[in-house]
Amino acid sequence: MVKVLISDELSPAAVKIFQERGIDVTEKIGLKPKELAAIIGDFDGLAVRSASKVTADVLAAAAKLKVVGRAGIGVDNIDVKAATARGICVMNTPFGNNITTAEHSVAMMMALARHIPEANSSTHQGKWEKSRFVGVELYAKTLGLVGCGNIGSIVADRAQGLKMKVIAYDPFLSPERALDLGVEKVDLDALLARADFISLHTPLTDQTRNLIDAAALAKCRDGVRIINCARGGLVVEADLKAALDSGKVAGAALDVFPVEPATENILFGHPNVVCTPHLGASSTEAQLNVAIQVAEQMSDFLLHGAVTNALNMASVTVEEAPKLRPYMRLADQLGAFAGQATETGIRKVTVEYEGHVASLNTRPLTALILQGLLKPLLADSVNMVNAPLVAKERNIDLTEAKHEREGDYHTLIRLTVETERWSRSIAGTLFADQRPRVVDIKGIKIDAELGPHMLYVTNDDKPGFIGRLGTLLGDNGINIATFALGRAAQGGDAIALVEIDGPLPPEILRAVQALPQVQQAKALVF
Ligand SMILES: NC(=O)c1ccc[n+]([C@@H]2O[C@H](COP(=O)([O-])OP(=O)(O)OC[C@H]3O[C@@H](n4cnc5c(N)ncnc54)[C@H](O)[C@@H]3O)[C@@H](O)[C@H]2O)c1
Ligand SMILES: O=C(O)CC[C@@H](O)C(=O)O
Repeated sequence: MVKVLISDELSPAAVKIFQERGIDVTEKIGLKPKELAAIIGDFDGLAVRSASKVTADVLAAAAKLKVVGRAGIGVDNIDVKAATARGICVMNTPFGNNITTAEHSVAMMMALARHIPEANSSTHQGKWEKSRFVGVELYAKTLGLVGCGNIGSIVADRAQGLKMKVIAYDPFLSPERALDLGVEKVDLDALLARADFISLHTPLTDQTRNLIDAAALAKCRDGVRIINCARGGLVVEADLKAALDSGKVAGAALDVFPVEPATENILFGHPNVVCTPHLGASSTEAQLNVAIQVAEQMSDFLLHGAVTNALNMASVTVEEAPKLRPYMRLADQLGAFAGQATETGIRKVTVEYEGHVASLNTRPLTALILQGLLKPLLADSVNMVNAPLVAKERNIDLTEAKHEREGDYHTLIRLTVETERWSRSIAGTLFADQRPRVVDIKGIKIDAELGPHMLYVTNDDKPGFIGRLGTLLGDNGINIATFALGRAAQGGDAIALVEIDGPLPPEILRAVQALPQVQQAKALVF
């Protein structure tokens, strides 16, 4: 039975979805990485929010794990690189909580503008400090968005409703999209110089870490207010504190902190700082959305091979998965054939898709081909998730080509592998029964179905070879299931693909290799 562990607080809707699909669910909340590592080996899937730390050590202990699902957006609590290297798919739910987080950012901006938290606390204490809490209007003020993706663009829309002027710094925001959103695209220095309020909406990356430091704050308008509902590491807190103390920054609203849970922080207790405990995504609606999405995505992946919102793998929709399945078998076989037939370093891989298959989503097929190709070298450490990365790390140049027009076959995948010594190709098709057939090896036509154990022979096309090979196998008790032949030209190079009923003992393989006319013989396993 497929088993999933939920290690952070998730709406019960997630458990219900897993169970309805026949998946066994265990909930264990609040585990430290060591505790998670101790139990993860038993699970096929892990569902988390932001509290669980899915470290390289946790992943190293996850022998069966196929997928980590993040109910939310940021995956900085998951070592995606380590997951990719181990072939574990990492998926998130990028749209489930964006409205809620955008609304929280706007709420924080209003709280700052009108001192609401402090005024609330003072009023509860029976003070009536009207003159202490004089605020500022948002109307006609400039809001600077750093990052204008899903959340930033919703904040822009809400701020425009409040009649604010919105400017945005986002190197990946196209001028057309900026126009659509009604925001002015600016560079970072212009944003810092012009904004009355700055709201951060980027992921935490090497480029965005410490983006708001002393130098950036010095470029801001006096009395700027800063809102961070993205990630703690975007702001250098010590520099922010100094700017708050000097009055350069009039106020800061922070939902996120470099260390979470944040039980102590240099900004806690500052009169001009509003804090919430990473509540950006915490609404009933958002938590229901992300829990449902993550449970559906993980179930579809574990049960049907569908891939949605993966950060380290090509997407495959539930509709695509059944169409791709027979091609996946073919891709796997072509890659495995070429991988087992290749003995020297691979330099270049070309995959051509022709006819029907060219109209499909071929990225997963290419990943499977690479997996099959690299498996003889790397065994179980390579799979569909990490194969493209592993190939890249090994400087294997990959080219994909698609030709929707049909050639000799209704549908065809051709794989060409170039090594330091030679270039070889193998092509396969699907017949009407949807079973894969190899139809071309090294330019020689053949019609072969690959079984679990195959003998692949390259020989000179001379009389007597087939009889000798049959006799050798028969005399050694090896039953032939199918026998496919092809040749380049009469008397030229020929190939034989023989399906046998079990593994070929090494001494028999040596005897085949010693037959006259045999150029090369290999035992292949599929
Ligand atoms: N507080 C919360 O509970 C909460 C909830 C959801 C998301 N988040 C955080 O908010 C972030 C943004 O979420 P989103 O859904 O809008 O993501 P998104 O990917 O849709 O948008 C991020 C934007 O940042 C831009 N960007 C990337 N690098 C940049 C850089 N160096 N400078 C400027 N812009 C840059 C990207 O081009 C993109 O448009 C997430 O990464 C997550 O960390 C926090
Ligand atoms: O799960 C949460 O509460 C926070 C989620 C948020 O940080 C996100 O990146 O989606």
